[in-house]
Formats: sequence, C-alpha cells, structure tokens
Amino acid sequence: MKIIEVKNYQEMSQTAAKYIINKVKNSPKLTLGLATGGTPTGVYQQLIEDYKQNHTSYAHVTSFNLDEYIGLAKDNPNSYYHYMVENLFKHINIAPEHTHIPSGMNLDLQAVCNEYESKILEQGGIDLQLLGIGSNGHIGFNEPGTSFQAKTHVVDLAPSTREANARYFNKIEEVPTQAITMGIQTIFKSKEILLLISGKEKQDAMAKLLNGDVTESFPASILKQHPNATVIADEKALLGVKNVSLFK
Ligand SMILES: N[C@@H]1[C@@H](O)[C@H](O)[C@@H](COP(=O)(O)O)O[C@@H]1O
Repeated sequence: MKIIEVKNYQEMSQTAAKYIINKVKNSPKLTLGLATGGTPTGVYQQLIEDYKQNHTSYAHVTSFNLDEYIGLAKDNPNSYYHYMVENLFKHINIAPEHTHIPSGMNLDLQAVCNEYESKILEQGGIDLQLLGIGSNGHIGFNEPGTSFQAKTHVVDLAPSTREANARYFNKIEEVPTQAITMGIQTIFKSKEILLLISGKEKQDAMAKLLNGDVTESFPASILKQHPNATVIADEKALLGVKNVSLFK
C-alpha cells in the first residue's frame, strides 16, 4: 500500500482527480468504482471543472457505486443515487445506462445483490475503485466484523456509522438502519484502489490502518494486502502516524 501525503483536503481532491482523469484519458472504457460521503465530493468537483475546461469524455466509462441505503428512493436527497446525480453524473457526459448503484428499494434484496455482483463480473471487474473510510475502519458499508470473503450483501449499519451520517438527515431516526454494499471481496478484486483520508476525525482510522494488523475487525486493513492500493492522506489525518515515510 503506497501512501501519498498531501497538505489538505483541496490537495487530496486535486491529486485524486488528476489521477482519475489520466486513467480515463488513457483508457476511455475504464470501469470506475465510485464512493459517496463527504470525502469524495471535492474530487467530483475537480472532475466537473476539468470536464468543463478540457472536455475529458466519460461517454465510454462505466461506473459501479459501492453502496446504497435500504428504503430510500432515488429521488430522496439522502439516497446515494441522488448524491451521485447531483455531485457528478448530471455534470459530465457519462451515460446513465453505464452507471450502476444497487437499488435499496427492491423487495428482493438478495436478487439485487446477486445481480450487482454479476454485472461487475460481466464488465470484467472494476479497474479503479475510489474509497473513503469510516472512523471505525468501514469501507463501503462493510462494518467491523464483516468477512473478508463477503460479496455484495445487505448490512445492518453500526450505531457509530448512523451517528456519523446523521449530519445529512433531519434527525438520527431518519438514518436508515440497513444498506446494500459491495463486499470486501468485491472491493478487493478491483485492479486498483485509491483510498482518500482527510481530516482529524480520521486520525485514529489512519493510525489503525497503518500501524494495526490485517483483521476483519478493521475492514480497511485488508487493503494492505492489495497489490495496487494507494492512500492519499492529508496532514491532519496523518498526525497520529509516526514515520509515515516507512509506508511510502
Ligand atoms: N458508506 C459511506 C462510505 O463509503 C464512506 O467512505 C464513509 C465515510 O464518509 P465521509 O467521507 O463522509 O467521512 O461513510 C459512509 O458510511
């Protein structure tokens, strides 16, 4: 796992966006794995800026999002579908039929999970997966304790995750209790992974990731075994880590 140390959120977003843009330019048919949450919004803004100025084309790009809440319709402002349309998709020329987000509104959720896995496989897997991290080490919505072998599945959200995400809702009771997420195995199979970590709220997670063992009780730790994973982390996130250079 390679670490790129950057100054702040802005620089993290620019670095990641530049990386993604280059990939898209070199491989126009790229399959991108996309993330939601506060962390990647800056990257998406940079992609939109670049699209306006340089017209980088996403016409042949396919995307798969990591996760979706169960019970939130597409037009619910807190659904990840809505987030992706507003924060990225409607601003670039990606074809709506090439974008994939699991549906949390289907009655047969197991079928949704199976179909999602098959679609990723049919596509030849994910070329570049963008990730954020939860303070408890979750990636996607894979909470601590999730098997490293898990494929796309339904999860019960940890109370700490619901609390962290409550900032987007009117009250915590409105935060769904369940979600669909790509599994750790699904994420791990991506050819390349870009994990973004910013801010002092993520200091503990950052330190555990770098200094701790690879364990299912800290899902992101599996990334240390990935052959092509890069972390872009800012100074605040890295404050608790001694000897960052050891990991570069
Ligand atoms: N499911 C998402 C994750 O994909 C995200 O990485 C994480 C961190 O969010 P944030 O970037 O807002 O800190 O929380 C959410 O629960």
